[in-house]
Amino acid sequence: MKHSNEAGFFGGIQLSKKILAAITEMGFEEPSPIQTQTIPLVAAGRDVLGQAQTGTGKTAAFGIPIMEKLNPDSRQVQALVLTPTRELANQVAEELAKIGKFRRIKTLPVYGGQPIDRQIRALKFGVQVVIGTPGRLLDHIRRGTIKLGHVQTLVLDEADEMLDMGFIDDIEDILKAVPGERQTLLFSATMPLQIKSLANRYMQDPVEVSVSRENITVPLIDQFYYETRDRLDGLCRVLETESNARAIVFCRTKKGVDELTASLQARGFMADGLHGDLTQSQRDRVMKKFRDNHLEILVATDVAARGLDIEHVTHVINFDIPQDPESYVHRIGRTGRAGRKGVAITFIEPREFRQLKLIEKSTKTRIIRGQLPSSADILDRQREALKGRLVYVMEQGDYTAYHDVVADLAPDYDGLDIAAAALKLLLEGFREKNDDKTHFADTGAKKGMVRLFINIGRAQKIRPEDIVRTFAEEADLTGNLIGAIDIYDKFSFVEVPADVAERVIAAMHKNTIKGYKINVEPAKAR
Ligand SMILES: Nc1ncnc2c1ncn2[C@@H]1O[C@H](COP(=O)(O)OP(=O)(O)OP(=O)(O)O)[C@@H](O)[C@H]1O
Ligand SMILES: [Mg+2]
Repeated sequence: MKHSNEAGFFGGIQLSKKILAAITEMGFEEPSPIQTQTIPLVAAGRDVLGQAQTGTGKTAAFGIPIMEKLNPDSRQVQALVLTPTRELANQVAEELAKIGKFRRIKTLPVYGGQPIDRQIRALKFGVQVVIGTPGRLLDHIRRGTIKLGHVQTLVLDEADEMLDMGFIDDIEDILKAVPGERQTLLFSATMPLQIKSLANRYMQDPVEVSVSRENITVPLIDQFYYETRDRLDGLCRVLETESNARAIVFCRTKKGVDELTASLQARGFMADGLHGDLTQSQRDRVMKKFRDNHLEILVATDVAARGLDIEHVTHVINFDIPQDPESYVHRIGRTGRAGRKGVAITFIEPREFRQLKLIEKSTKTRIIRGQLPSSADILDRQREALKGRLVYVMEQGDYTAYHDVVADLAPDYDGLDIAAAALKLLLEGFREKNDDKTHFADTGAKKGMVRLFINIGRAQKIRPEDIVRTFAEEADLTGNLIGAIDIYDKFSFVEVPADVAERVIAAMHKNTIKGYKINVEPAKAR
C-alpha cells in the first residue's frame, strides 16, 4: 500500500499518517486500553471478541484498523458494521467517517425509517463501509440493492444484544450474504457466557480481549438509588436541585416515556421523548436537540441504552428499574464517558429492592442509598442559582424601569428588606394568606381556582371540547363548570373551582376519553 511507508505512532501502535492525522484532529492523544490491545490484533486479521467498559473507545478500537486496511480505490463494500439501533448506526457511521476522512473512505448508515431510494442510490454509487441495523440491511440484501461479496470485515457492535433472541435470525440471514472467509469482530461492554459460546459459531479461532472482567461498570460514575412510592415527585426534586443537569431518564415502556415526558414538560422542564414508535424524523429531531444542548432531559426507552455517545450527559436516571443487569450497565454508561465523571440514579419501589440487589451482585458494584432532596434543599439550591442570575442582571444594568418602585417604597422600608422580599416573590410566587385550605399547591391559578394537570399522553386526537365535556359530565358538574374550565396551551392544564377539584380527579381516574386513559392530578407548584 502506498501510504505504508509514511507512518507514525499512536501510543505504541504504528499507523499511517492519514489515519493518525484524523484521530489527532478528533482529539485522541493516547489509545485507550481496549484500543491498545485490539488494534494490532484486528490489523493482523484476527477475529476478536472485545469487551471493555462503556465509553472507553470500542468504536475506534475496531474503526481505526478497519479504516487503515480498506482500499479506498475500490468502490465495493469491504466492511459491514451491525448495530442494534438507528441512532447508533448513525453515530458509528459518523465516527468511522471521521477516522477515514483523509483516506477518503465513504461510509453509509443504512437503517429503517429513512427513504430507501436514497440509500439505494448511495449504495449504487459505491461505499466502502456500511453501518446498519439488521432489518433494513436484510431488505437491501433481498432486493439485491447491496452487494456484500467483498466484505472482509464484519463487526457486531453491541454483540450480546445483536445475538440476543430478538436479532439472531436476522443476523444469521445477513451472515449468509457475506463471505465465509472474513474477519469477524464482536464488541460490547457486557459479554454474558452464553453469548460468548454462541459467538464462537460465527468466528474463527477468536482472540478474547477483556479489559474489565471484574468491574463492568465505570468507576467514574457515582451510583445511587432512591426508594420512593412517588417517583415523579422524586425525579422532579432531583432535577430541580441539579440546575445544570443534562440527563437521560429511562422508562420501561414507550407509553411510560410519553407520559413522563408530558409530566416533565408540564412542570416546565425542557424534556423530550425518544422511543421506537416515533417517526424517524421525530427521532432525529429529538436527538439533534439533545446533542445540541437544546434539551435538558431526554426521556427514553432502552432504545437509547446502548452505545450512544452524547457529550456532557451528567446524569442517567432509571425512572423504571432496568429489566436485567446488562441493561443497567449500558444505561448508566451513557454518562461517565471518556474519562469524565457522571451520576447514575435508580428509583425503586420497596418491592423492587431484590431486583436492585441482583443488579449490584452481578455488576459487582455498590449502589448507594440516597436521600431525596427536601423542599428546603431545593429552595436552597434555587436561592443560590438566583444569586447568580441577580448578579448577571445587575451587570447587564438594564433595570432602571424599576427604580421608581423601589423609590416609592424606600421611605417606609429598609432597602435590604425590599430586595429580599423581591427575591422571595421571584422564587416562591405570590400567595395570599388563608388561600391555602386544600392540599393543592400554589400554581398560579386564579383566586378560588386550582390548576389540574391533565396527562393526555399521545392521545393527541382529543380536542379541548372533549375534555371539557367529559369533565363536566363525569364529575357531574354540568353547567357552571364548563365556563370555569380554562384550557391552556397543549391543553395540559385545566383550572377548576377549588371545592370541586377532589371530585373531578376522582371521577376522571375512573374514566377514559375516546378510549384513552386520562390522568388528572393537581399541578405542582414551581
Ligand atoms: N483514544 C481516545 N482518546 C480520547 N477520546 C477517545 C479515544 N477513543 C475514543 N474516544 C472518545 O470516547 C468516547 C467514547 O467512545 P465509544 O463511543 O467508542 O465508547 P464505547 O466503548 O463504544 O462505549 P459503549 O459501550 O457505550 O458503546 C467517544 O466520544 C470517542 O470519540
Ligand atoms: Mg460503543
